[in-house]
Amino acid sequence: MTQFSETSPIFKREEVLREEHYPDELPERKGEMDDLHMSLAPAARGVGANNVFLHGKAGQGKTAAAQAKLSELQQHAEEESDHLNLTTCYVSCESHDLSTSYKAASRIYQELTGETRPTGYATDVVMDMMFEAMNDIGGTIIIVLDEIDTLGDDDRILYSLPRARAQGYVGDHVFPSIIGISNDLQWRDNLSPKVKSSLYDDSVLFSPYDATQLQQILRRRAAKAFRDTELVPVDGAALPPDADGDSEPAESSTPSQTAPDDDTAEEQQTHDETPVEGPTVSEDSETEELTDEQSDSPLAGTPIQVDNSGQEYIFRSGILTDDVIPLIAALSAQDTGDARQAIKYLRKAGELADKSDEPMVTAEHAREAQALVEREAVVEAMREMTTQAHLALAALTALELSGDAPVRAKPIYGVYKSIASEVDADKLGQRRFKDHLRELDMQGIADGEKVAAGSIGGPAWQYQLQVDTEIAVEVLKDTTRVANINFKTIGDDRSLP
Ligand SMILES: Nc1ncnc2c1ncn2[C@@H]1O[C@H](COP(=O)(O)OP(=O)(O)OP(=O)(O)O)[C@@H](O)[C@H]1O
Repeated sequence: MTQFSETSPIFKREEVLREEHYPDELPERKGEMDDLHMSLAPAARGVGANNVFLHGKAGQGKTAAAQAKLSELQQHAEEESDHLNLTTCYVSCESHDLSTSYKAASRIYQELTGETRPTGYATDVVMDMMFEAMNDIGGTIIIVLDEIDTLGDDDRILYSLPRARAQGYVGDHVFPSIIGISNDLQWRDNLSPKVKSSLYDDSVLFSPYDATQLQQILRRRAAKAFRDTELVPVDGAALPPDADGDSEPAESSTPSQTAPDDDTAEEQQTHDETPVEGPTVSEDSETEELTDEQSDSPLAGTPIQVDNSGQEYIFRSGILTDDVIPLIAALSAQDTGDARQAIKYLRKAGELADKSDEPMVTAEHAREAQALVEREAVVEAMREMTTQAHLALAALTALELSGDAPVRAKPIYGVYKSIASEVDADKLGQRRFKDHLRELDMQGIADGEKVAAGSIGGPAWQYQLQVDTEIAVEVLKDTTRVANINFKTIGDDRSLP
């Protein structure tokens, strides 16, 4: 008998909390979706879509909006139009090391033809192969280039693709266009004028979600993901007096303290798959039926929307305590308003409750989840740092281990130089080294504090690690350059001024 189980008392469909789950409806992005619609609408009229640039910070639904609008256009092409011949192709410029026009063009070729990615050719040849593939396919071809800024200065593909018809790279029967997606506004501003003018017919800004929007997003997800959790149509239910748009959850919700048994679990899974008459209550157009017992349950919270139909729903859960979603939404809104991050907190909170065999997901789990996710992000950031940043981190870590932190930049620099000598790395000047310390501070790995300087005048900075020393050592031991350093000895050996 193993510890594994096919079901969880907490989750009904945890996959909807995973990053790869993209919803069909994004009511919080109605304005942006309408703008995107305007850019793609010419395709339905047979003249090709406009090129469009979607920008905004991470996790704002840019990719989700592009995917949802393109699948709507695809549906129009298949079911309603007798002339729209549509091909769409999604390429993330960040993945697969696609940081050059060459690689992006070869990936587009691969996506369009189903052949293997061409390698070993000149860039011109691969571009020609890509355009030839477009000529073979014909019709409207919309290419989504996500994380487009990772192409950096290599703007060749961005210049050629939008001008393919004008330049005769493709025939008159082909209408190629690009949806470019980026988190980096500065990159767009730095593009050469010729690329800017050819690439961006239209642009759509996705501003950060606020706490209310994040609550709505989380409730739609939670209703799919967790057991004994649902969205109940406002019209079909008796609302408590406090369900009036106030964002405070109602006290009246008395979730059941017991997790569903296996029979209930099975029943819920079957009922998930059974479409019924009535309004859609899920974000991805599946339908759910409310049992009498569920409909009688007390309801709490602000009415929310699941699509743009205007129908409102009330969230009810016997698994999440009332404060979980408002707390996660507030935490994420205070940070960057990132929906991906908020959904991740919710998933982790559920996993923590599951792991400790607790019947409810509570605010405590949510806070613990946030700490865990943040820690993972910092570890990830530490792993991806440059060698010089690793050396700066190693120096500060050694001083933490010897009990000397918080410590001024100068002694850290001294330890850095001895580590750099030991691993035979270039030694930066003090000024550039300090840039790395500031970088560690900005990434939340170190904590820099301004302190009054001695007799020489002017304020000075002192630093200490903000992450656990053991975690820093663990990450540094995994980096080839400093893997064999004995931090303890380095910290002990040097004498501080
Ligand atoms: N309005 C929304 N409703 C439901 N889910 C959303 C919404 N906005 C974003 N999400 C979800 O949040 C996650 C991140 O969204 P998405 O990838 O579209 O963001 P992005 O702006 O493209 O971010 P990045 O630039 O970092 O790729 C996805 O899982 C997506 O399904």
